[in-house]
Amino acid sequence: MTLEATDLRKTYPTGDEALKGVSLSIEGSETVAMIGPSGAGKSTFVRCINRLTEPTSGSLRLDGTELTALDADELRAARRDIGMIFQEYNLVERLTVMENVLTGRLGYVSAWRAFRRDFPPEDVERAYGILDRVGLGDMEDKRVDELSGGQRQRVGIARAVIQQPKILLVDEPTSSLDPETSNTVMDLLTDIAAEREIPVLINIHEVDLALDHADRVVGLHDGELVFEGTPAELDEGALDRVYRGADPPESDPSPTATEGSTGDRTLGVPEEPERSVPGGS
Ligand SMILES: Nc1ncnc2c1ncn2[C@@H]1O[C@H](COP(=O)(O)OP(=O)(O)OP(=O)(O)O)[C@@H](O)[C@H]1O
Repeated sequence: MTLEATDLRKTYPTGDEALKGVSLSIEGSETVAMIGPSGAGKSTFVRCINRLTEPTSGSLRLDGTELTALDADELRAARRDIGMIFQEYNLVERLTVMENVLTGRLGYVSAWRAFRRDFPPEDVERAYGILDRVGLGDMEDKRVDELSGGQRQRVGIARAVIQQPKILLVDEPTSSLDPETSNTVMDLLTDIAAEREIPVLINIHEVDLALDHADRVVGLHDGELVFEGTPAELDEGALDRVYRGADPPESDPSPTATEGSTGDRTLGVPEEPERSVPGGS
């Protein structure tokens, strides 16, 4: 499986240039963490892939299929191949864990069956297996509004996995979770990518989590890809490019020249504050 973005651009009707020609390829069963300050374009990039946001120009190919050229029916079919996991889980609160997971199969059943939430027995079997895999084996009948944040995110992961996607897109999966639960959720995502041999692209604010869990890190700044490499290659200079959009001054040894460059910023604490992800294009 390969996802290939070429010169992807998105300008919102407001004039905001969220993506300024991003080219990026993701393949195999690698976990790619996308980092960058608030407003860098991370969510826009992920949302363009399943066309929740329409790209302005450029190409997005999933296993050779040009996603930007699909009509509505083709897009519905292609979206089965793209599993999406959201920051705020996007679950139906009053439904049970099992019912939420089965909504991941809606793209595969007829409209009538979908309306009646009448899923084939093999889908239910599959759901039990996946719930076991994500550690919610005995929770299928619980209502989602009775679950903790970590448990909800596991339901979100199960719902994406039951789609049998070719790629997993994950938007800020840990922002509402404590550090320990965040680590567990990241482990689960990378394990699932390996087991299913699919790549996973994770937008993530916490640089430490990206360093600990990703095979590859890509950094966006102001709509441009300014870093691509292994976690080991993400040094102070690279972090400066990602979070400040500038290389640190190298030649001038005077103390003032480096002031405000890297400062005493610690990994995992981007300088921009969190803000909520806008709802649409
Ligand atoms: N629906 C929208 N309408 C207009 N502008 C938008 C919209 N969504 C995002 N933007 C703008 O596009 C740019 C990129 O936003 P995006 O949400 O993709 O960044 P991000 O890196 O995901 O940020 P965050 O980490 O805070 O979620 C920002 O300037 C933002 O204000």
